[in-house]
Amino acid sequence: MSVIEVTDLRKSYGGRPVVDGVSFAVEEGEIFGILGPNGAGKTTTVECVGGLRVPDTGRIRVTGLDPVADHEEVTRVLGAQLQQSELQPKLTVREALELYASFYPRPADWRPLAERLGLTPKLTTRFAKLSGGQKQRLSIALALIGDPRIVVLDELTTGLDPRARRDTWELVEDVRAGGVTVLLVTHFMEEAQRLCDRIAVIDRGRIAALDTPAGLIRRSAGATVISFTPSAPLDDHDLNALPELASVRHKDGRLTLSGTDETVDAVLTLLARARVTAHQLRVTDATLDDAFLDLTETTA
Ligand SMILES: Nc1ncnc2c1ncn2[C@@H]1O[C@H](COP(=O)(O)OP(=O)(O)OP(=O)(O)O)[C@@H](O)[C@H]1O
Repeated sequence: MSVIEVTDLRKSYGGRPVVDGVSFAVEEGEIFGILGPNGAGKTTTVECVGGLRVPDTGRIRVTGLDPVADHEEVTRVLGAQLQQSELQPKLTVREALELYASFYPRPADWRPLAERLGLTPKLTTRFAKLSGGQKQRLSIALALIGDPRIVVLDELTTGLDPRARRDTWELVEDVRAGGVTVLLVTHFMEEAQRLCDRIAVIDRGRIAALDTPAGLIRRSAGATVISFTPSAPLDDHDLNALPELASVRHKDGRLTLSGTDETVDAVLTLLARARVTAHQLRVTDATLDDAFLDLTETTA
């Protein structure tokens, strides 16, 4: 069953479309990722889902409800941990939890929630004194305090150290194991690959691909990536004519091509024929990073 349905969502600022015909559906119980470069329109999309922004056109349903017309009901089923959610610096963790619980007619008991999020020892600590990881955990607790069916987490591990990031990932998996559907906005590939059942890759306001992490890797490019620094420039026409080629990238004199083993063989032949030496030649399997770059570069 779909708990979120977005159909042909569009939103412009000053005549510039930032969300340009986005459609997707999120199934109950899944962790659904929205992945994309800075400014791609991710936050605008999820804020429209949460009813915090009003779409220009398009249809959104959250458990069958319209986030704008039925805003109050939507806030009861959808909890949001949004970007840059700063609290009053002097508020203690306990006060923040009690305050947010008071916004809901049937809030979750904040004590077990604080316990599950490792916040019990911090209940009397003021917000300003919390570490980045503790602030993130508190913001997740506040998103869950209304006992929602769906939670929106936007860039939740930005600014965290690797350990805090891993702890937060486990927490998100726990939240899902508790039956909550998760809509996760991120630009971290590793995070998306580790957590998400499915990912919508958004680029310049459009969905460039929507699939499982493994599916994105399989379908975006070939499974093989070859990179090297050529001793002399290679002809673009020759490069683009390579068999099974999925993408070509030039950066700081280095060439990165994705394709299949056949592409790699053809690159080696091309180098020999052009009498060009390949410095620091590397052949690797594609990752979600490569898939992401391919997908976000080829969208018009
Ligand atoms: N209220 C607004 N007024 C004008 N432009 C806006 C407004 N909100 C967002 N934008 C612009 O819309 C574009 C998309 O922004 P959005 O925050 O949705 O992107 P994002 O994919 O979440 O990016 P990031 O990863 O940087 O947070 C950006 O270019 C941004 O500057």
